[in-house]
Amino acid sequence: MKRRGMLIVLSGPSGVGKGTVRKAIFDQGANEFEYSISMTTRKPREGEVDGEDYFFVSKEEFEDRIKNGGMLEYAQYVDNYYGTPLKYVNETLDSGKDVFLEIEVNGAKQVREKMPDGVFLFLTPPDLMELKQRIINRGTEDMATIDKRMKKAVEEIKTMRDYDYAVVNDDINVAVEEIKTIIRGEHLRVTRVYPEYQEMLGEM
Ligand SMILES: Nc1nc2c(ncn2[C@@H]2O[C@H](COP(=O)(O)OP(=O)(O)O)[C@@H](O)[C@H]2O)c(=O)[nH]1
Ligand SMILES: Nc1ncnc2c1ncn2[C@@H]1O[C@H](COP(=O)(O)OP(=O)(O)O)[C@@H](O)[C@H]1O
Repeated sequence: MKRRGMLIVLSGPSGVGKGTVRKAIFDQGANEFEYSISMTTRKPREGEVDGEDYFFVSKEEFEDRIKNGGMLEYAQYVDNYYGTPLKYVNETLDSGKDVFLEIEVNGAKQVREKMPDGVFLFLTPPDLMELKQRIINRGTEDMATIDKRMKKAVEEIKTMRDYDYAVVNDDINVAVEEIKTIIRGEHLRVTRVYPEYQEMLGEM
């Protein structure tokens, strides 16, 4: 029987660099896993594409989806809904491919209850000042929203212990390498990944 894919969940406060890290991992070795595109009621930012960054929907559409059991998880974050469509995740895992979710902590908790075999990663900033600076530099949120997100960040960081791994995103290249190593290690169930193992055990 074909091995079911592995679910990889990445959480962490807004602005820590989840999107940047995820894109770097995908750019370096696509096809290793599939990214699950979330649904949200948030308005698209400049440059964001519907069906690529998110499925952008109305509050009514989102609530219908919840009622119909179409969400693996969902949460209200600051002023909007965010959630993971269930069908895509199940079908992709069934096909043997890994699925990568980038979601906030309440959603991750729901996924952990439903799919405890997943690998749960928390990306954490070196410190809160640096986190705030990154959100400001990104230039996508006004100051009131930034303050709300910073308050959330403190609560989110407190849940770090619930994760299998916490990775510090100080140097982006180091964080990316650490996450890739964790994923490879989880596949093989070994504590260190030598190239020979990869050859002996085949596809990871
Ligand atoms: N629970 C849940 N959270 C999500 C989902 N998609 C995105 N998020 C999280 O919602 C929060 C806000 O996302 P967004 O407005 O795009 O801001 P950004 O992550 O700072 O770029 C972030 O913590 C995201 O990781 C989802 O499908 N479910
Ligand atoms: N290791 C890092 N060092 C410095 N800046 C970073 C680092 N990782 C990400 N950033 C920057 O921080 C900002 C927030 O990153 P982003 O990926 O949008 O975060 P998130 O998806 O977690 O909200 C972006 O402007 C990004 O370029």
